Amino acid sequence: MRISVKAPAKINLTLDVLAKRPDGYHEVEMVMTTVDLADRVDLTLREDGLITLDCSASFVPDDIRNHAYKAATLLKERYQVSQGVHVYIDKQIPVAAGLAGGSSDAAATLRGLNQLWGLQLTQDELAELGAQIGSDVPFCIYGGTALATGRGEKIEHLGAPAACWVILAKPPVGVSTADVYGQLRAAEIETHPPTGQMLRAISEQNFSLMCKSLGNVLETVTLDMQPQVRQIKDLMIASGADGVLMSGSGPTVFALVQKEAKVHRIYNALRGFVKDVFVVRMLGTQDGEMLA
Ligand SMILES: C[C@@](CO)(OP(=O)(O)O)[C@H](O)COP(=O)(O)OP(=O)(O)OC[C@H]1O[C@@H](n2ccc(N)nc2=O)[C@H](O)[C@@H]1O
Ligand SMILES: Nc1ncnc2c1ncn2[C@@H]1O[C@H](COP(=O)(O)OP(=O)(O)O)[C@@H](O)[C@H]1O
Repeated sequence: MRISVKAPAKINLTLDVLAKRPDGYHEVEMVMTTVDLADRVDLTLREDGLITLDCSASFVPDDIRNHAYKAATLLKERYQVSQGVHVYIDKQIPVAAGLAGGSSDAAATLRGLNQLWGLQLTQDELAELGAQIGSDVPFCIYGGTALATGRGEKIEHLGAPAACWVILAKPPVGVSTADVYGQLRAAEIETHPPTGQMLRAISEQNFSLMCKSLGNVLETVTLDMQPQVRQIKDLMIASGADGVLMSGSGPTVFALVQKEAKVHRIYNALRGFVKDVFVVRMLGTQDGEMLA
């Protein structure tokens, strides 16, 4: 038996860091939303009890370092499942990009194996398990739009933001999330994003207020490491984007655009500069059916 599960990327509409915690993580407040750029995770039942993994991108680890492999192992051990699985990841989301590709693969594996192994766990139970793999995995279990707090694992669901186009551009460099958080001086952050205003923009489906409320405190850290991020931002703004921000720890930058005519102009300007450019839509509200 084989099932295919979609693993969509996320973007951070806001990302605020409130404090550094004694456990080494940072206390965050982030508004996140899924977009329709997705990996495909195929899960094939193995009766011999083994867990194996293959990925279309050869540089992604295919062992326990892979978040999807970790997810399968965790679920199998916790619920003493005798069956195994072969995981195949068709990679479409750029890696180490601030788009949570690995976390989404882990979440898709948890959702898919819940079906394939007949475990009947709730989404909340899957999210709790997911938090053991990474801070972004619980959000990826639900998808849609949410306010994430704690180290990112506490999820409060939000309605769909105003419909718009999202143009993603990733410079040809990877960024380590741990390095970016490591270089942030949380106590010295001067400008915090207006999270409350972003929540209002989403509940009112107010596109221009959403664009005005974008903010990410990790941006300055990554900008220092990767000057291309600034160049991409400047190019998007000069080409007429309504709102521009780096996603997560970067280096992917996204532009929000309401009018389709502008999308082509921005896409063409970016394609002359970087190879990885994607035009996508926000997926909006939480939709277990769509993700399962
Ligand atoms: C920055 C964000 C924003 O959505 O995403 P990405 O840029 O990775 O996509 C997340 O906070 C990333 O979440 P995730 O990638 O799951 O991080 P984890 O595996 O849990 O942690 C990786 C490392 O990042 C640091 N970390 C992560 C989360 C957090 N709240 N505080 C931290 O300091 C820690 O050093 C940790 O060891
Ligand atoms: N399924 C996976 N897909 C991508 N990267 C993975 C996966 N599992 C583990 N990794 C490792 O996790 C690191 C971060 O990858 P990724 O999740 O794409 O980053 P980000 O959260 O910044 O978008 C990569 O360097 C990669 O080696």
